[in-house]
Amino acid sequence: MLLHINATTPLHSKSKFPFLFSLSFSTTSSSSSSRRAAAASMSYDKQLAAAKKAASVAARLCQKVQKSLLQSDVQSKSDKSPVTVADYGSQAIVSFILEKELASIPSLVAEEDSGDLRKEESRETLHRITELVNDTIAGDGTIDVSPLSDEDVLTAIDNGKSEGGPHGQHWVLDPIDGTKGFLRGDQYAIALALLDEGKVVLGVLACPNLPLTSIAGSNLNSSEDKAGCLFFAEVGAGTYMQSLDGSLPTKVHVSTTENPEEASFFESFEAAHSSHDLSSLIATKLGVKAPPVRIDSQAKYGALSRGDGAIYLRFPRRGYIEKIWDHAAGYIVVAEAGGVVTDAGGKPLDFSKGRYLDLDTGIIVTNEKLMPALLKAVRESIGEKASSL
Ligand SMILES: Nc1ncnc2c1ncn2[C@@H]1O[C@H](COP(=O)(O)OS(=O)(=O)O)[C@@H](OP(=O)(O)O)[C@H]1O
Ligand SMILES: [Mg+2]
Ligand SMILES: [Mg+2]
Ligand SMILES: [Mg+2]
Repeated sequence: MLLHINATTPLHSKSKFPFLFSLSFSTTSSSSSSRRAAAASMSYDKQLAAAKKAASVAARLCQKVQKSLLQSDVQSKSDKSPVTVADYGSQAIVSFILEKELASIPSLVAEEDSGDLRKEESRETLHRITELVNDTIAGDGTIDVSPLSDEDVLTAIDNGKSEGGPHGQHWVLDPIDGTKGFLRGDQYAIALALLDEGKVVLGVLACPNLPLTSIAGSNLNSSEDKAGCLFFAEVGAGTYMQSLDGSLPTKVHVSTTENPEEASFFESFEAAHSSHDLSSLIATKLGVKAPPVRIDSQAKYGALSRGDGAIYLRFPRRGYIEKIWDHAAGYIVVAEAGGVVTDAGGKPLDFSKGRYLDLDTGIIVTNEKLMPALLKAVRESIGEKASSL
């Protein structure tokens, strides 16, 4: 077993050894239960610092693109979903910064790949991405590297091909979650998490268009507060939020309300991503009075972690399979803030199965006190919908 001792204890560090050191160790033991026990007691401070830097720099690239989006910046993937130069640029930057900060090529499970960019007709698009990546890195001023070539950018993007799984450490990245929101000028997130032995052990959510103050009852898209938020969480250490331009972090907590009449709920902006009818039925059954708050991306998990709303409901159409990068960072941000994330049957999410989540019908999120009533309303509503078909 190797023992590393870091003589720093950052603000968010677990206070197991508050007097001086944060301890981390890596082990070559072959037993998976001893590896899991080691993972549970490890500190991930170094990885968290690298993840915060990677997501913040990627957010700057996305902000730049969102301000001056060109028609040619948007393409369609084979599943017809949109992808932009910012999705690719963000993935390249995160992959590159993790490699640089942690001095090893990351095992990365990420949404995008370079297949389309390697085609002859994408040559101009690839140049534009490389230029964006180099400009953003140079603008940061803290990353010491000579300009990347087109091939370096393709390689960085393709680091994201890892299959994840139950063993070892894997980064999980959605370089832009909510690309449709990004294209509308609305909410989106850069979502980065770390899996260790199949469990999410840290997560970072950069939400460039989310105000620092609560969005409860406000007109989200006309807010004057444009700093953007960075949420981060490490297992056992709570969830913090700071502004994307680097203010001091503050600890956040989910809403503690037990009264559904006081609880507002989040759902996808895009009706094609989640059944608004089913969530409306559930909310009515539960006694929720407020109308749904519809925002794109894992910004929903971030807003919920600081109590802007108390419930998140997500019911994709039948047959849709959820990807781990759409939930891993959001999951730990909410869980460390005291929330509970389960599938529609009440089972915890299992991130150890590879690139996909294997779950029952949908994903629901709330605090511990409201969860039993929410699960009952979900069960009854799904039953009613099924019997009316
Ligand atoms: N049909 C369908 N059903 C369910 N989910 C889907 C579907 N299609 C896409 N997606 C995924 O939804 C991601 C966007 O997150 P949200 O659904 O929370 O945001 S949104 O309000 O709908 O934009 C979005 O993430 P990005 O592709 O990263 O934007 C998709 O992974
Ligand atoms: Mg996508
Ligand atoms: Mg996504
Ligand atoms: Mg995405």
